[in-house]
Amino acid sequence: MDKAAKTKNDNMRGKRGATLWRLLKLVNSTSPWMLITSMIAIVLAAGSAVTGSLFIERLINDYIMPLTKEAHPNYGPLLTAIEVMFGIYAIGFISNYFFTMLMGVLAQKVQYRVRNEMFTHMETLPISYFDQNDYGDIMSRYTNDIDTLMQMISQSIPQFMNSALNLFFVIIAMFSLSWQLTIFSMIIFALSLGIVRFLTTRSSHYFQSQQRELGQVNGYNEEMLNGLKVIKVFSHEPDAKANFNKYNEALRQASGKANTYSTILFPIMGNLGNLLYVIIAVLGGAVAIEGWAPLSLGVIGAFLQLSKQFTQPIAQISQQLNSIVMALAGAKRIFDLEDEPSEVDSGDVTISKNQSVKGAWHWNVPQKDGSIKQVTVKGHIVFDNVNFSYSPDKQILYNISLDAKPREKVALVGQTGAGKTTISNMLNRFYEIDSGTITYDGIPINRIKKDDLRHSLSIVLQDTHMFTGTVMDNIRFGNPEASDDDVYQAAHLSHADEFIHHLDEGYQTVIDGEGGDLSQGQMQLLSIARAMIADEPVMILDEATSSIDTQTEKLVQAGMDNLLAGRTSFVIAHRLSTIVNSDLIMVLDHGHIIEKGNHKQLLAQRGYYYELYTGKKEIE
Ligand SMILES: Nc1ncnc2c1ncn2[C@@H]1O[C@H](COP(=O)(O)OP(=O)(O)OP(=O)(O)O)[C@@H](O)[C@H]1O
Repeated sequence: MDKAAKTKNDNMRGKRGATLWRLLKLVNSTSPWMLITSMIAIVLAAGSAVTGSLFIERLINDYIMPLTKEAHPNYGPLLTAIEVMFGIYAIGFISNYFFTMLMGVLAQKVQYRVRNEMFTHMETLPISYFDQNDYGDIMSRYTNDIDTLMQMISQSIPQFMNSALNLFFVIIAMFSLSWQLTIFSMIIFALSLGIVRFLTTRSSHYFQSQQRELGQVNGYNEEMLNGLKVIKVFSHEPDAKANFNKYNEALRQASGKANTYSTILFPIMGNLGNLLYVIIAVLGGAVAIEGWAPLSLGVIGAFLQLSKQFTQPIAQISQQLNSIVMALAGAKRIFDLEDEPSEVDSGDVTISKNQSVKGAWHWNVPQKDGSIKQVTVKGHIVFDNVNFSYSPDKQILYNISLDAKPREKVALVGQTGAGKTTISNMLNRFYEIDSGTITYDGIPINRIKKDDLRHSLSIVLQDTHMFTGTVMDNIRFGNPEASDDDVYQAAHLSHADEFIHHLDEGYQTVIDGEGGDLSQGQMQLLSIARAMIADEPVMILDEATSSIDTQTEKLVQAGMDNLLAGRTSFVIAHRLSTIVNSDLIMVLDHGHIIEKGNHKQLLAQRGYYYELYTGKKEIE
């Protein structure tokens, strides 16, 4: 192995060690008593298995052998000894049951905790994290990674510890019986392990080439099937067949070799323990008979039992180690998510609302002398020379300046990808601007606590997401404090109540996360009602592009007009018909504001907006 590869391997091992350590701390802090009790049970289980085997020596030498020499054997002491042995194995059985059960419960507790922690932390992550990591990958941390973690805690780790302790105790016990036989057994075992390793390497080499050749055959087959017509047209069948035979022959040879090794390997692996057993029995017997070493029948009996216990844990340890390594990779992905830095928020200005008065919002601005000044929220938003890029290599917004006065309707117009949604992302601080300033009632928005800032902005998105629950719940989502009457009023103003009354159970109709049987237009009406009930001073409206019937469209439009009345609003327009009455229309092109003014002024300019409006240019 070269130096770089070795360093990489060492690093990986170091990281795995750190992950394992962190995981153990997590398990321990979840329930220390369960962990400690399980550890004690694991030691007891391993200890009693070995003690049971060691007891065979005394059973034979002290209880059975003397009986063979007596004319009238007294079986009493033997029965007592058997009871003791039974007791030892019973302790082993109970301990085994305990640690398996306790670790299973503990793993479930850890799983519950990790899921909660991950979700809670995920909620604090900036939107940019979700741009860089795809949903499938994040989801698999909640499913696959947590499952393997659970399996590792409930099975792999306790079994690994049990096997390792077993091995340790067995070796000590074997040495205590006969060091000569122990060393001999180890040599035989090491030799057979060497053979197995050799065969495994060879066989995995041939299995890999079998897979490779199989891939070639399948790939060739697929290519030929796709190009069947061309092959026939050019009469290339004989060539195709000859090539196929070549690949097929290579596959046959590789499979043959892989098969040869595997047929040798599996019986050897399966019978390694038996082999050692037979060799020890023959050799032990020979030593005892010839008197080369003081070996009693009891020692040979116990030793034989231990030799079986010796090979088993070794196979298990390597198996458990494999699953632990795999699960640690999953645990690392979970910890990586938990270690992602949360969105920073240094804002000190908060917002509050007088619930009993509609639209009565105010800022709480801390003053230098420590007092809090309350300022009424007006909804005056100013962008001054704002520049922004999602990634450093591609600027999206250039010198954006705009002044949205309280209660004005500002429309953002431009072709797809011009940067309209990005402007709204700046306002609610999903992303931080590169330079320039954005103020809200004269307060720089980075002084406002993010939650409060977002609380003061109502967003009606193109994507009208509903949550599983009743229609009532879905509207109330905009303001959990709202009374039923508030919900009815919001539904009435947004014109949603007409269709709600026609639903089987009215406001109590349950809809699922996808919106159930509701049409696109109905979902839009519900999301307008939701925004209405939130009663926030500033609205951002990402206008729907989906086609809805003209009747519903009129309702949606009327609902929107009611919603926007009396609030500052930003409308991301996809159809110009809906924004001609705006106070200010900003025309964007590739992140630049190229024109601004009201509808009349822009038409008079006869520029880009004029071309869009008159249909000389397409909006999308
Ligand atoms: N999360 C993101 N990460 C990187 N680039 C993005 C991201 N979101 C948008 N962009 C890019 O920023 C540019 C502006 O996108 P934006 O969504 O603001 O346009 P838009 O005018 O709202 O378009 P549309 O009318 O299609 O909604 C596009 O080039 C887009 O590819």
